Amino acid sequence: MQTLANRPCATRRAAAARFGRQQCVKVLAVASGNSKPTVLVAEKLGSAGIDMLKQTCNVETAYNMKPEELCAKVSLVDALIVRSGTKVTRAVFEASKGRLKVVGRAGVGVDNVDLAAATEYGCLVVNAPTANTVAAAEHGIALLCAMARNVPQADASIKAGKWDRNTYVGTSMVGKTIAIYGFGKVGSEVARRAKGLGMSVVAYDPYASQEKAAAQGVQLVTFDEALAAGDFHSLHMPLTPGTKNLFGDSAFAKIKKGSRIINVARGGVIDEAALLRALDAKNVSQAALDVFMEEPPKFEGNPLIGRPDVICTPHLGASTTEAQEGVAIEVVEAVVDALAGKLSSNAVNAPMVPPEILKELQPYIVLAEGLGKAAVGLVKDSGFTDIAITYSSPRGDDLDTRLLRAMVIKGVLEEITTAKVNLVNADLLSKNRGLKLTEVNVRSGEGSEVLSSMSVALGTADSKFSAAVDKTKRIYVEGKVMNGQPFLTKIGNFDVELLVSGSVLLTRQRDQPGIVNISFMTVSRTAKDGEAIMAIGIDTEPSPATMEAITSVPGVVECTIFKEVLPSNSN
Ligand SMILES: NC(=O)C1=CN([C@@H]2O[C@H](COP(=O)(O)OP(=O)(O)OC[C@H]3O[C@@H](n4cnc5c(N)ncnc54)[C@H](O)[C@@H]3O)[C@@H](O)[C@H]2O)C=CC1
Ligand SMILES: O=C(O)C(=O)COP(=O)(O)O
Repeated sequence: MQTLANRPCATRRAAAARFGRQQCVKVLAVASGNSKPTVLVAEKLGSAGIDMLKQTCNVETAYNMKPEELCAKVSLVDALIVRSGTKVTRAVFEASKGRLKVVGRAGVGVDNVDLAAATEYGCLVVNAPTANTVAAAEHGIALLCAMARNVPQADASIKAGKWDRNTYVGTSMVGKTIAIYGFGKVGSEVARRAKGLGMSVVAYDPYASQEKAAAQGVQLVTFDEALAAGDFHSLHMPLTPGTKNLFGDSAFAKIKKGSRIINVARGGVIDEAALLRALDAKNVSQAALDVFMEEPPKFEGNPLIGRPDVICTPHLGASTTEAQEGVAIEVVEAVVDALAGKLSSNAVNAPMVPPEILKELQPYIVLAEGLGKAAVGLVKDSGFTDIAITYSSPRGDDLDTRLLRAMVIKGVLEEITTAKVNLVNADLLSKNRGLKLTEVNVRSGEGSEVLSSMSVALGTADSKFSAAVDKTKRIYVEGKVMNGQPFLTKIGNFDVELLVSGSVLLTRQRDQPGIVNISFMTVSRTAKDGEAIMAIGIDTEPSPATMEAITSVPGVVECTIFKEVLPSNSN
C-alpha cells in the first residue's frame, strides 16, 4: 500500500490542505450557534463560582423551587447546578425536552440525582468530589467530640439557666477504638484526625486498598469485626442500593454494646427506626446525626430528634466558607468544560478520562467517530444489526476502549437517528436499538502508540457500494493514525489512504489505464487487471446527472458518495 510518507509531497500537501482541519473532541453537543449557554443555579453557591460562571454563561438563580417550578424552568437552560437539597428526578429530565445537557452537583453525593434518567437523556452529571472532604471530616470529628462530651446538651442546659456539673459527664476518646465505614476521601481524613486524638482506628471498606490503610496505620476489617471493635462508629460511605439501611436491626444486634455512632454520610445508610430501637435497648448509647432519611426531617413528634442521647445538625458537613467556595469553583469548572464539549474528570455517569489520557487519545477519538460514520455511510436501506470493532494495539487488553467505542457508536448512530449521542448515553442508545456490539483487542505493533489500527464492521448489511463488503459479508472500514492524523486505510478488501475528513466520491472500476484523470485521489486495486476502487475528495456533491455520467464511463462498475466522513461536531 502506498503510504502518506512515500507519496509525492504535493499530493500530501493537497490532502492535508483539503482535509487536515484541526479537530477538537466534543463529547456533548451543547450550546448551539454563538449564544452563551444558560445555567440555572438552584441552590446557594459560593460567589467565586457564580462569578466564574458569568464569564461564559448566562446565569439564573432560583432557590427553594418547588418540583413543578424546577420542571417549568429546566427546558430553558443548558445546565443546572444543585447541592443536596434539590431532587433532580426523571420528571426534571423529561421536562427539559432534551435541552438540559449538564447537571452539576456542588458537592460529593449524587443520590439526589436520578443518574439512570440522566444517562437515558444524554445528560452529563458532574460533581465536586474533593473540595468539601476536609469540611466533612472536620464535622465528623466535631460531632464525635460534641457527642462524647455532651457539648450541645450542656450548652442548652446552661442557656436554660442551669449550672449542672453532674448530668453531662462525658466519655474519653483517647485509647478508644473508632470504626470507620467507608475508607474513602472523608473516611481517611477522619482516621487521620482520630489518630491525633489518640484513638485506634479500624475501617470497613470492601473496596479500599490494604496498602493505603496500612500506610495510615489503619487496619481494614470485616463489617462484623468493625461493629464488634468500635467504641465509636463513623459512617463515610455513599448511599447506594448496597449501603441502604446497612445499619439496621441486624447490625445493631452485633454492635459493641453501648457504643456510639456518628453519621455524616447519608441518612438512608441508617434505618432510623432500627436506630431508635437500638438506643432504647442501650445497644447504642449515643448517636450524632448530620444527615437524615428525609431532609428536612419531619419535626413534629420526631422521636429521634427530641432524644437527649441523640445530637443533630442540619446537614452541615460541607458547610464551611472555605468548602463552599471550593466546591463552587470545582463544580463550575466541570460544568463549563462540559458545556464546551470537553470531557470532565468529575463526570459521574460517564467514563472519567484523565486529561493526559484524553490528550493521547485525541486523534484516535476522531478516527473512531470517522470510522463509525464511514461504515454507516455505506449501508443501504436494509440497515445492520451489529457493530464489530477491532482494536489493534501494542497495549492489547490493557487498552481502555470506552471512549473509542462511544465515539464509534456516535459516528454510527448520529447518521441514522435524531438522538444526540455522547459519551454518556452511547452504550445505552446502541443497546436500546438492539444493536449487538462486539469489541476485540488484538495485541499488535510495538512501542507506546495507542493503536496501530482500528476497524469497524457492520454486519448483515446491504451496502450501497458492494466493494465495501469484505469476505465475511460485512461492511468493513479500517483506519489508523499517521503523523497525528486519522486516516481511513481500508474499505472492504481495498487498501486506501484517506484523511478522515470531508466528503468522498467512491468509484469502482476495472483496472485499466486512462479511465479517470484526477489530481487528488487514492486508488487501490486487488490485483493487476483486476478491480480497483478510487476515492476522490470533493467539495460539492455531484449532481445525479454527473453521477450517472461517471457510472457510464466504460469500466466503472459502481459509484457512490461517501458523505462527510469528518465527525460532525469537530471544527
Ligand atoms: N454531610 C455532608 O455534608 C457531607 C457528606 N458527604 C458524604 O460522605 C460520604 C463519603 O464521601 P467521600 O469520602 O468524598 O466519598 P469517597 O467516594 O471518596 O469514599 C466513599 C468510600 O465508601 C466506600 N464504600 C462504598 N460502598 C461501601 C460499602 N458497602 N461499605 C463500606 N464502604 C463502602 C468506597 O469504597 C469509598 O472508599 C458520601 O456519602 C458523601 O455524600 C460528603 C461530603 C459532605
Ligand atoms: O457533598 C456532599 O455529599 C454533601 O452531602 C454536602 O451537601 P450540601 O452540598 O451541603 O448540600
